Amino acid sequence: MAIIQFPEGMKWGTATASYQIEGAVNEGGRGTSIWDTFSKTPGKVVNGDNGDIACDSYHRYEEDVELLTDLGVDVYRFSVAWPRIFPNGTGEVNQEGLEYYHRLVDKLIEKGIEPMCTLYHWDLPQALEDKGGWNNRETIDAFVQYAELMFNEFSGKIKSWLTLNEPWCISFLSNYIGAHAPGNKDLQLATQISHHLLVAHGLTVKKFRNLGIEGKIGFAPNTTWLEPYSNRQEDIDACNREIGWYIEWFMDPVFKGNYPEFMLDWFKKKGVQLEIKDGDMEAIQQRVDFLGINYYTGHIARYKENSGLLDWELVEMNYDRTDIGWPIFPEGFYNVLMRIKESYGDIPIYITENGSCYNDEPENGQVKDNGRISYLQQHLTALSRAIASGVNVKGYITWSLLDNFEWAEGYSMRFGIVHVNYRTLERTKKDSYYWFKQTIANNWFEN
Ligand SMILES: N=NNCCOCCOc1ccc(-c2cn(C[C@@H]3NC[C@@H](O)[C@H]3O)nn2)cc1
Repeated sequence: MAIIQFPEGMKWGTATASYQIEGAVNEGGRGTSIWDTFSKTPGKVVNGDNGDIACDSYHRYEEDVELLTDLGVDVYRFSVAWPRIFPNGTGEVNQEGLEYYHRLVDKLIEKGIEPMCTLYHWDLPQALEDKGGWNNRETIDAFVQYAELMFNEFSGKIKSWLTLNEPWCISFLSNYIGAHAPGNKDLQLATQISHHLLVAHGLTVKKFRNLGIEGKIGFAPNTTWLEPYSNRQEDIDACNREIGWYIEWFMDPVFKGNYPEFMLDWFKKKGVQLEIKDGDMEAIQQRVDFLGINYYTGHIARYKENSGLLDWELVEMNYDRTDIGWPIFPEGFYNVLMRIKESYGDIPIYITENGSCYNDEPENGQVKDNGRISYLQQHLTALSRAIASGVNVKGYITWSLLDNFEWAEGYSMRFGIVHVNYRTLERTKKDSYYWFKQTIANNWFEN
């Protein structure tokens, strides 16, 4: 057995997102989002699930904050539903929407919990999608306007901001692979959207600075790791293309002011013609105060000509998998963090999402989710290795506080440390909740 100790001052937290937990989609003046539309499109979401009720956190936020308080977290990462603030994306502001988030934030502050606000966690106002969504540069301006209103409204209350959650999912998963809203399958469109997202991020950071808002701002790319099956250069290059699609494609423009040439060349080979307007790259390269990193899983892979977008194939290594089928691959977490340190230096990092899917149900009021505890132990051990190797980690935020609407998987996949009965909306603390609570209290755990 080993004691895994974390640095003094390490911040601990949990994360959620508006469309996944709030429900109340037709209450409080909220406008329609692309996920309302997508989830009600037949065949898009398992069991035809949608976020109409979800965890009903719009009404039960005080109960959720009690769970956070008992857990002893330092920070709670939540997202704001843009359609609650601007029901049509721009124009008239919905005061009821602002009031809901004031209630939530005030309750967090009352309990001594730091609110970390994600401005965009995928619920784009449908009215903007109807005008081209993120492919329309006007959406960039609309996002900056929305962010400016939030900065001014919550200045002094919210001091940790994230512009975008997982821009790879917003652009490529949602507009090339097509698995998420709005469900396009067009590489040119997706790549251009990824650029507009980065411009929106940069202009929002610039607005944050110009307003002189107290606090820190960053963004939260999602990452993955592919370990080459062999030391053949073709295998190494293939794995670096997939890793680069998540990491360098989004982080090089922010930290270096340019897209990675090897990815640009690859996309050009695939017929992509990226339109970059004068000033875009300068806008993107605004200094961020911290980098959010989301990590779930990785794989072993090797080169395979004309296979998928990036010419690689998985090699089955029979790793244990979580209930959503993702390999348990903690070494990938360490490798991602080391890749980021080597590429971008000592930028302060918050792990803004790391967690696992286990669908254990309550038995006599207890949820024995040993798989999730083991996943947390393995990945927190990998995190401690990265910290020992000099990665500037400031905090760890697990996904998620609650079981919730897991996008295209609907309610079939559970990531929470708290179980939610979707019929009664009853919350039940899982064994992982109690394990995480003890780890937070100790700032260490025993492996
Ligand atoms: N790369 N090629 N893929 C080929 C085919 O993929 C099809 C499906 O792909 C993916 C990839 C990634 C995800 C995903 C989900 N979460 C969990 C959420 N994170 C934000 C928060 O809201 C959590 O709910 N993180 N990532 C889902 C599906």
